[in-house]
Amino acid sequence: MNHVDLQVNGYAGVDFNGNELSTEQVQHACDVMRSHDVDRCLATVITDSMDAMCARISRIVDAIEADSDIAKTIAGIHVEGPFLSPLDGYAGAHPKSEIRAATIEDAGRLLDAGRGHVRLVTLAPEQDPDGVTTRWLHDRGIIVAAGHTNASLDELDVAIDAGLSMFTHLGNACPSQVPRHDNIVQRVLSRASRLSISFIADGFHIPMMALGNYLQCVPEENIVIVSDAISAAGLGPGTYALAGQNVHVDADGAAWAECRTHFAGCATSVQTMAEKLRTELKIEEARIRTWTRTNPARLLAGK
Ligand SMILES: CC(=O)N[C@@H]1[C@@H](O)[C@H](O)[C@@H](COP(=O)(O)O)O[C@@H]1O
Repeated sequence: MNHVDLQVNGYAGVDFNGNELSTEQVQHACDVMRSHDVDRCLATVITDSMDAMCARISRIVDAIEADSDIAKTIAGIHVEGPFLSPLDGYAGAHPKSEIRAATIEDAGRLLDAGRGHVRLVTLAPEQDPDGVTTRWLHDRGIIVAAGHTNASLDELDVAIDAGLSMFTHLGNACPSQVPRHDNIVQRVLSRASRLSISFIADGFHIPMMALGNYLQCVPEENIVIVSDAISAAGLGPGTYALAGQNVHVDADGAAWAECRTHFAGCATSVQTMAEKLRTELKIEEARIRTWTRTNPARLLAGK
């Protein structure tokens, strides 16, 4: 088995959040992804209006149901938003105007659009303070991850009790300046025995030195490497589309939002991330395999 990537917004010139997504485009993205050693992924839909998100989820499901090779590669859909923190820094690349509090009704609309293919939902626990939507999703077999959040420890614990089992790209989607001791990174690391935690290991989202520290704080079976790839993945520097936004990929490979205050996804494959972990952090191959293959595959298997 090759890599399993739980967060892919697009690949090889194809934006999974595009409004004109065709089955042929999804097929092309999957072909290139497989040539980069990614066997399975979750296609990721980010925050927009509920109508736009539902339409995008449906288009991806149309492609999955139309083509067996796509169905083998796209194991389902990761819905990242719209129940995220609207605060500066925490919202990251998600449009604040469309961010909203979690409700079972909206969660149900997203799941209905996914026709059984939604596997993972990332939300901010403070947007679901009693954990009602988290529990409702968990009871339907959906993996619920926290992300784009400044949840307090109490809010994290309520969410964990309601079924929260993951945290999405720790170290990102928080302001660059935070209180030195009580911040979301520290709070989540304090719960690392109870949450699978994903990291974007491109060296831009988190400097490799800091990533090395984080990795030492998380149990081996709870570390997951994700690409958060966008349409730029597998291509060079330039301007690329992400859900109607322009993303600028610099010569060094970093993918910036137009305002350049935050990243907007990633142009680096999991394959390259594995290589960086091996060469820059001197991590043994077997451990990298656990983080890029065994752990994400186990989560998809519902274990
Ligand atoms: C697909 C996409 O847009 N992903 C970005 C991610 O790349 C970025 O890290 C984060 C916040 O930005 P920050 O890391 O600069 O805080 O927002 C979004 O999740």
